[in-house]
Amino acid sequence: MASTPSVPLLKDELDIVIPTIRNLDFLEMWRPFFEKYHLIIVQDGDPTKVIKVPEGFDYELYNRNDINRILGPKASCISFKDSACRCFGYMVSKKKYIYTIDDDCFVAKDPTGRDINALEQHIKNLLSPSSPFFFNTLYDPYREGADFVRGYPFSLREGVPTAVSHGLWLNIPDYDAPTQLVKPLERNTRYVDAVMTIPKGTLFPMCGMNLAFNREIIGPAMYFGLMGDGQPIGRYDDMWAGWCIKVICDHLGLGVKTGLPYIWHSKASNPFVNLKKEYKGIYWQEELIPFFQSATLPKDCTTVQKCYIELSKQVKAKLGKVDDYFIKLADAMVTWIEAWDELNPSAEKSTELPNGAAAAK
Ligand SMILES: O=c1ccn([C@@H]2O[C@H](COP(=O)(O)OP(=O)(O)O[C@H]3O[C@@H](CO)[C@H](O)[C@H]3O)[C@@H](O)[C@H]2O)c(=O)[nH]1
Ligand SMILES: [Mn+2]
Repeated sequence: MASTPSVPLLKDELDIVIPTIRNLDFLEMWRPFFEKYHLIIVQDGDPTKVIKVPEGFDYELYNRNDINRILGPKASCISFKDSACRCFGYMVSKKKYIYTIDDDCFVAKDPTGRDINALEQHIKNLLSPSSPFFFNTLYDPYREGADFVRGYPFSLREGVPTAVSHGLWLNIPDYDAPTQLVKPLERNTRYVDAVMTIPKGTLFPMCGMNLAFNREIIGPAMYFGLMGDGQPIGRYDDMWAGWCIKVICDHLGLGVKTGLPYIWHSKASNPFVNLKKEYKGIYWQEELIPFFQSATLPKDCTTVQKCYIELSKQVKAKLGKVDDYFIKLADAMVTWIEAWDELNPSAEKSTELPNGAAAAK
């Protein structure tokens, strides 16, 4: 059994956000690690369905009726019938940190057979600096038993604040539909004991299944886009958010880490359903990636909100010709920020970050 700290780390500063269309029995397995934290459950699909939450958990639950009531017309920016709806939980939270996990992700075991307290590892990742400006070949230098290696500039060893901690998955890996179809039996059995900072200027495919972030310094950019019902695309919610946050983190001098912790992803979603959701994204992304790779933000974008609004303008100007969907998405990005600022009025003030950048309070 993994050690569970007597007073859980960041107990009153972190919310756990779970998007769901099913009962939350999976929480029984996470009870030792999650029970002391507040949960924000975003119920997708039919709002009349009753979602059962195991006894003893402190939670708030929002269904589509709640989202419409709280946001009014701005609810149009929150996806329906897609796990992208989870970002509503980020918006209504009042905490400094968020951990989001899918309801088919269970506690994994490390090579010694101990249960992995994924939340504890994400918190460690978020509370220690990142090193995006120079790659450390011994991976995360701030971990127990590691350090900066010879030749690593001392001027860079203080690192920068970590905005995102991206965890991985044993058993069912987060494959796209074509890969799922050609490798239906493939399981991820490889436990890699590493956490690393994704270098500045490098994008990555962010998966929302096992993800934590500092809501105060990057939350407003964690919009999971327009997916699901009525939209031409799905399963690119977390990817879109990951590309936006990485461009903004690079601009503001913030870090993104990937690697530990692992969760056990218990089931594969239907590859044929996934292919229908993904297929446009598979060819669109050949234009989206060059857009994000070349995206630059002006110096006066010193808060996440300013960066995000500027990015939405560039999306509209440069991706509108790929498909009208991106014009709609650019508008939804603005609506998201308006809704965020409405629900988080103090968010418009900002505190200075290193390099003159600023983060939302
Ligand atoms: O319409 C829906 C479908 C599902 N959910 C909830 O979202 C998560 C993920 O659902 P599921 O595990 O069935 O799907 P995966 O393909 O494994 O999800 C991964 O692909 C990404 C697609 O966006 C996603 O970020 C990954 O997690 C569960 O909690 C479902 O209950 C939903 O809310 N609405
Ligand atoms: Mn899943």
